[in-house]
Amino acid sequence: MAPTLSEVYGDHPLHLQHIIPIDFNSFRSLPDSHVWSQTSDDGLFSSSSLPSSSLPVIDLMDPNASELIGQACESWGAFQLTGHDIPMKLIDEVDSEARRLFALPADRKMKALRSPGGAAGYGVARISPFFPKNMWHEGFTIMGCSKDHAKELWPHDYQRFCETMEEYEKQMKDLSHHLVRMILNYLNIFKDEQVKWIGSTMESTALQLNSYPCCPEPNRAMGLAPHTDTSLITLLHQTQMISGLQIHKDGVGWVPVHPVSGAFVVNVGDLLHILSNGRFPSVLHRVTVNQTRQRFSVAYFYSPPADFTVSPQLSPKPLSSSPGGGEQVARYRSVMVEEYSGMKAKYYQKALSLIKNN
Ligand SMILES: C=C1C[C@]23C[C@H]1CC[C@H]2[C@@]12CCC[C@@](C)(C(=O)O1)[C@H]2[C@@H]3C(=O)O
Ligand SMILES: O=C(O)CCC(=O)C(=O)O
Ligand SMILES: [Fe+2]
Repeated sequence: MAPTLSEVYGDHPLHLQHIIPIDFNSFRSLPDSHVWSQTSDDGLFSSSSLPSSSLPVIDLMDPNASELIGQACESWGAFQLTGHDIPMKLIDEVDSEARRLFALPADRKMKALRSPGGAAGYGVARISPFFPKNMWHEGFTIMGCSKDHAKELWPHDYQRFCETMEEYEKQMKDLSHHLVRMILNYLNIFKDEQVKWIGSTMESTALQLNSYPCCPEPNRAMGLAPHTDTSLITLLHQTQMISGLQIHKDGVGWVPVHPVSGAFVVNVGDLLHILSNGRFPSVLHRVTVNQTRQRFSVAYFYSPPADFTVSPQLSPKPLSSSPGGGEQVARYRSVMVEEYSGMKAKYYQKALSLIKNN
């Protein structure tokens, strides 16, 4: 049986200092461990103000949706998706369960702490060991069933949480299938053996609840440090219309992604970047925090099964009309999902360069 992704993370155990968040409520000023810049006005978070630079919003019902999605993946590595049929009621329930979780006292949340070799549970972001400073962020990762952790949080009332998250993951999976089919079609990948994993039930998925508490000095703190997702695609919901997410666009800089009601931010992850032979950028993104409003987000990571080998898709003939496309030489070697995830856990942003062909 193929290993699951959570087992992959077990090969890279972390120290507790890289798992346990601080008790954010107990700080009136920013502790030095969380200071990312020395002055409050040096533009740590300055973002592009060009009016033309905003992430495309695409309606899934648009007859041209496939083409628009492919183009957005190519030029931005991301887009906002509306017109999907995920019920708003379900999204609101997930949001309120996430709030219920993060509102628990710090000692209660600690009962669901991620184990050093585990991937699921409460803790700081997995990427924390790769940065010299800590992030103003706490997360709860769900891989498979969340029952054991939820029972620790709410011994007599965990079912509501588990059922809501399960239903949401089911719906996210269906939507991911739909999007991935459109995207692979755009890349001319439709040979049976290349797409047989879609809907195979062995896909690697994870749900990440993010909380960014109110921060005493938001200009000197970092919500989530710049990173790319390991996934094929990520479907992110920013709840309560609070901004914070920024994505990096070459030649433009950091672009804020203001929440659109009911929309998902869909972004290309490393695995799709590799599969597209670099044609789709794996978009670098980060999160800022604010002083008065705690922000929450919910990210669903979708990847092929752990034992699936991702091979860069070469174009059959040069496409002179598309600048990023048409490459006939593989920029990366083929890599198994499991192997790449392990490399990312160990080497973080260097992982991509390690599989680059010269
Ligand atoms: C399935 C995944 C994807 C993970 C690791 C594992 C569980 C949690 C995910 C995140 C969520 C927060 C950003 C990130 C960068 C992190 O630190 O943890 C993500 C990471 C990745 O995309 O690599
Ligand atoms: O909170 C956000 O807007 C982004 C979260 C994110 O990038 C992640 O969970 O990978
Ligand atoms: Fe992310």
